[in-house]
Amino acid sequence: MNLLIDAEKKQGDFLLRVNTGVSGERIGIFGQSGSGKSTLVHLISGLLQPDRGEIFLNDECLFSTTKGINLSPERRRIAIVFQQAMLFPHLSVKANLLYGYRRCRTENRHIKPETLIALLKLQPLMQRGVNNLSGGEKQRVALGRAVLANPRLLLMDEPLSALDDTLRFQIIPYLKSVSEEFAIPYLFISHSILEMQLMADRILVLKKGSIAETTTPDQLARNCMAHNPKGYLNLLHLADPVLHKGLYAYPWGHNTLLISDGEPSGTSLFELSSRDIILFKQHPEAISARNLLKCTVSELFRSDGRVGVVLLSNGEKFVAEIVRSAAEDLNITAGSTLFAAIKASSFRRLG
Ligand SMILES: Nc1ncnc2c1ncn2[C@@H]1O[C@H](COP(=O)(O)OP(=O)(O)OP(=O)(O)O)[C@@H](O)[C@H]1O
Repeated sequence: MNLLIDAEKKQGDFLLRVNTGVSGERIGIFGQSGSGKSTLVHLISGLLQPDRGEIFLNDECLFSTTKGINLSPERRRIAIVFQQAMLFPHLSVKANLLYGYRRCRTENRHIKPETLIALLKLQPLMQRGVNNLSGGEKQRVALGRAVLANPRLLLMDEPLSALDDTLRFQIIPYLKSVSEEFAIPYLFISHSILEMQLMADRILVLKKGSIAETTTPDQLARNCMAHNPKGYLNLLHLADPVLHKGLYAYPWGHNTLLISDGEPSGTSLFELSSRDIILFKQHPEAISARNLLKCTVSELFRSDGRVGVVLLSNGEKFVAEIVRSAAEDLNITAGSTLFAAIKASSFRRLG
């Protein structure tokens, strides 16, 4: 997917001015509240008209003031999933799902309803009214309805913000799998760094109505480390554990991590805050933390007053965070050997 936007839109005192091109299948748009994310989504989808400029999707002009082009939202074939599911309350799940599909031109109907219904596990809900669904079920139906419109681009405007953490991490695999299975590129909008790490390959950072930078999820997490209450979030996809003295022993490359967080359930994705890792210059004796990893420092980075220490342990990479004076006192440089202590309770299960 190639998207080119050179457009301006004034809303009250707020001016969105964007001139950027982005290519890829999983693009994130990250910005604080009021930075203009939704305005940008509305311009791309055609729900709002720029005051001036042009928008191209895969070389097709969607909007141009100079050429006098303004394709309607239907003709753009861009679907949106919003923060609130916004289903038709008087229609069943089935009728909601098929709404976009029936309006889609026959030659564009590449995605079969039964395939999508199976993928999103919606079969048991089909005859239900949408008012009787949980928040997560509603969002799955909204996603299904958007995808069955057979869009060439999916816009997800904070689709997880209204859900609690448990539901959020249940929905993410669905968002990713529909995009992969049906080869639909997406723009994923959020102010959550964790969601950017989980959903995007490339990120446009919006600040006060303009694109401040184009970056990667890792770089974004590094830049925000000092200001994020959880620091840099290490994400660990771990294979099945075995029980070991009341804890779960998860293989992590050639390491083993002892984790106390609950029974495994299918996939195991954990977050580990950079602030929950304590570094030692020498092997410590008799410590209570259940994990002690011998590491090599691969690089250091700065994030305001904090230092991120990128560590390699048996080929696995993670980031620990220390204050600048600690980096100086311990004389930590690239190539140093360190020991990282992590409590078994510091890992938070995400899915
Ligand atoms: N119709 C409008 N009239 C006046 N100002 C508006 C209008 N719509 C949006 N704005 C202003 O434009 C700015 C950007 O709004 P927008 O909804 O795009 O931000 P956002 O980044 O999506 O925020 P959030 O994360 O809170 O949803 C805000 O300051 C908002 O108050």
